[in-house]
Amino acid sequence: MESSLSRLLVGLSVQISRSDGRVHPATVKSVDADKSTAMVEWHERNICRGKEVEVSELCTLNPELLDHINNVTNKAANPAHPVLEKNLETVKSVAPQEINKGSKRLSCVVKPPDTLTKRGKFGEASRPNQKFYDMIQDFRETLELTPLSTTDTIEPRRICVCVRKRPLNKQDINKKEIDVVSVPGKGALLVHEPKQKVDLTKYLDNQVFHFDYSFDETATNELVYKFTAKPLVQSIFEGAMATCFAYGQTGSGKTHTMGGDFTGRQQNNTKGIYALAAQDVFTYLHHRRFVNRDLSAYVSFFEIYNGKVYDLLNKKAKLRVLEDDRQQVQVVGLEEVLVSNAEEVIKMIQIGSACRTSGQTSANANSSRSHAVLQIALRCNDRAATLHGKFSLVDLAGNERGTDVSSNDRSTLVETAEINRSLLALKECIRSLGKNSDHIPFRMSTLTKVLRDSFIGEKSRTCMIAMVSPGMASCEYTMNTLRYADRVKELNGNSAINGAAKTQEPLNSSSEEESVDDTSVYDAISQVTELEEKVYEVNEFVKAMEQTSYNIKAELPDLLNHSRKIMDTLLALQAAVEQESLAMMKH
Ligand SMILES: Nc1ncnc2c1ncn2[C@@H]1O[C@H](COP(=O)(O)OP(=O)(O)OP(=O)(O)O)[C@@H](O)[C@H]1O
Repeated sequence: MESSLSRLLVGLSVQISRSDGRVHPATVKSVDADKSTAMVEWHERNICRGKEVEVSELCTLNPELLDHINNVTNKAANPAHPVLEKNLETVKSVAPQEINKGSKRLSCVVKPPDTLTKRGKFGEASRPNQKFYDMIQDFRETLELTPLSTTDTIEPRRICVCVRKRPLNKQDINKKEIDVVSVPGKGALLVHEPKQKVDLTKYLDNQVFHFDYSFDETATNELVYKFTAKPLVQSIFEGAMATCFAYGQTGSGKTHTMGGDFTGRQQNNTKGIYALAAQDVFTYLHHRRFVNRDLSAYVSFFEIYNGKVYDLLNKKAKLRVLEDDRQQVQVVGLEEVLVSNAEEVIKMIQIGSACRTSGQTSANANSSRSHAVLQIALRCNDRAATLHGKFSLVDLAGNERGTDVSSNDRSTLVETAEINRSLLALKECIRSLGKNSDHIPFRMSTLTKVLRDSFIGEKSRTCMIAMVSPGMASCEYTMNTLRYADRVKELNGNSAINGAAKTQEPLNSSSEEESVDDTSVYDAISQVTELEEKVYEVNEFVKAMEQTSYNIKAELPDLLNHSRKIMDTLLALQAAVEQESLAMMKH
């Protein structure tokens, strides 16, 4: 039998509130008397949308509903209507006093938001962050999705920056993690950062990022490969030095992308970007367009751990990085194996991957604390085996900070500092390449030294795939990863494929040690970067002010205080930028 509450509400036009702060009309379609919830519907871009809302929430937003209900209550104070009485009592018990007086203030919430929602609006059992989950789902309903497909066109770029979101994994699901990342497509990615105001009201800070391509959790390695590394394979046949980096927090999917899918602890090396690139190298080698060039492919595989190079194809022999008499950076004694088919390359990937250095971080028990570099070199079949082109595929170490590592002993901190140093150096080198800068600061780290070729010359091509974990617990790291990728991409607008040739950095005599000057350049750049990150915080304040509930009177002292701090930071940043220019000039 249709409940009386249902008869009262169904068909009414009411105001509803959305998680992104919008309030708009909708029609009540049905009422669940037991749960005291109503199903409401509205039209958005010609699509009929709906959601379940608490009746009490409806009363808060539509105070006139209460009068309507009160009228009926008076008429219905009659034992012949027990269902009606029960439901109306529920509504009244949660209705705020202020609403009875006719106040329309939305801040008069009777119950804290979490207790209003015992069960998710989307029907799932309750989870620790159910309210945020519901808000994100609401937001997603408004998104137009255009996921990347294999038929989309690929635009050749000198520097390409992409982002890939991995799905929630078993561990995340066991922890009832909520997914805070959305990938609507067309290069866009959103982070729904859960936030709480001083009065405990929860809200989402939705941050949008744009990259060359964005891959959602359903994207396969093949799809990612097609838009990232595949165009670079062809470029090395045309004489380019190409580099593809996998960057991101530990456990975000770098090794999955580069090395291949995992089934338990077993990795399927035939399905990673390494293997897919190797397969294409041999396809091109036999292609009529390139077959006459008389080229052969050679593979080397090494890791950089704590600034030292270890050969993964030669029992992790420790190698030295030197500059030869032709002023080329050399990894002395590195095994470079002639290969004649993709299967041989895959075998080497398996051997090399098995002996990578791994440590223990809280996020991933098998965390890689080293950078792994797989290089496929094309050499002419002449006596000197002249280098024609080279593809470096780099699985970078996790970008988390020292405090994220469960063991905080000195060696772990040194290890983390070294990782950060090399990632900073990498960012600066790619940015210099993008700016067509005369100076490429490759001496800042071993990683950038060994990849020096990749940052000089007009044929350099780079692709960075930033990996992000979807969970709420990873939100801060995800934001760090996206900001890093954003900075790499920032100056790319003019970096056409045939950009101006780089002036090569003047070379010192051979040494694997950092010079004093290098360190001060590093310090200066590092200082600028740190201060820049702080300036980003301004954004947070501006976003908070955009919220409808922002109370300027209450927040003003905080705002002034923060502005003073920002001014100090900006002045320090100005000084640091000058310091950086000076250090660069001396260098
Ligand atoms: N796109 C994906 N689809 C399915 N599972 C994924 C995906 N990306 C990563 N995973 C899974 O997530 C886990 C962590 O991934 P992976 O080891 O590749 O992370 P990582 O970034 O290389 O971490 P670390 O820096 O610690 O090595 C693995 O179990 C992997 O199988």
